Amino acid sequence: MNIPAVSVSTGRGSLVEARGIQKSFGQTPALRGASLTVPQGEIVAIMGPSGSGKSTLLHCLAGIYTPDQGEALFDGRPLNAMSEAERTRLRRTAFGFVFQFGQLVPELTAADNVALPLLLNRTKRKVAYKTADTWLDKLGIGDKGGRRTGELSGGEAQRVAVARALALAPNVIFADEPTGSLDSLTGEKVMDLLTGLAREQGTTVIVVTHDARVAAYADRVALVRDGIVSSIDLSVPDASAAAAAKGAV
Ligand SMILES: Nc1ncnc2c1ncn2[C@@H]1O[C@H](COP(=O)(O)OP(=O)(O)OP(=O)(O)O)[C@@H](O)[C@H]1O
Repeated sequence: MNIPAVSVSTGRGSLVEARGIQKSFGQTPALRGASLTVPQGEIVAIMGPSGSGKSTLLHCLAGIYTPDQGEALFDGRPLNAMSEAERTRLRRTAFGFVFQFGQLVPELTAADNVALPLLLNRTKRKVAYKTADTWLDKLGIGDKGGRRTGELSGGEAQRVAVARALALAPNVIFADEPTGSLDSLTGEKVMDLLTGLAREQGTTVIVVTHDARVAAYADRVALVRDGIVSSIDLSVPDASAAAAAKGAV
């Protein structure tokens, strides 16, 4: 069926890791030595004040940005020691992405958008579209496969984005404010589906969020302050929001 995600050497230890990452944009330091270890199958929320470096850390972990110092590792292998072709392969097969905006092609249908990464990985057309239909169904929008994503509601479009990320059966999903454009109830439903389905297939999820209700779906919260991971905790900052989010699903 799908191109298999990159085979992972072990279910233990770290799947995704930041080791002392420093990254500046011109004179602006975004990360000043950020470290984080995420085991396979874990769901981690990255929280912290605006401008603290959360998105930069996520982009470094996904191999989209190259650190100035330190390194990002996947399954124990430093991303910056890989060739560009290997990093591209990782991004296409082992990594899924769910961002706030912009990952869908609005002129294409929901089914096209979900099938596209599979087709790029040389999955046969019929199989790719069958897989797309299956995932749209799982996300509760099986009836929207033929609709252009530009014509869908924000919540429906984000479900397509989640279907697209999960359909690849990736090892890791990187999500940056995946519910940032949605009302809170719709956002919770999207997080419920994303984390529920990710747990079913053992997919690691790393999600940047400002929202304690989103973080409530995570196993741990990594707090980023001034470009470093200042703490990693089992509890979300606002326990009542966590309880509310869990009760809402
Ligand atoms: N592409 C870029 N070019 C220049 N500066 C950048 C760029 N990306 C991030 N920065 C700067 O790096 C710092 C960290 O930004 P980053 O987006 O990682 O923070 P964040 O914690 O995700 O913020 P927010 O919660 O507001 O999205 C900020 O000072 C930001 O202005």
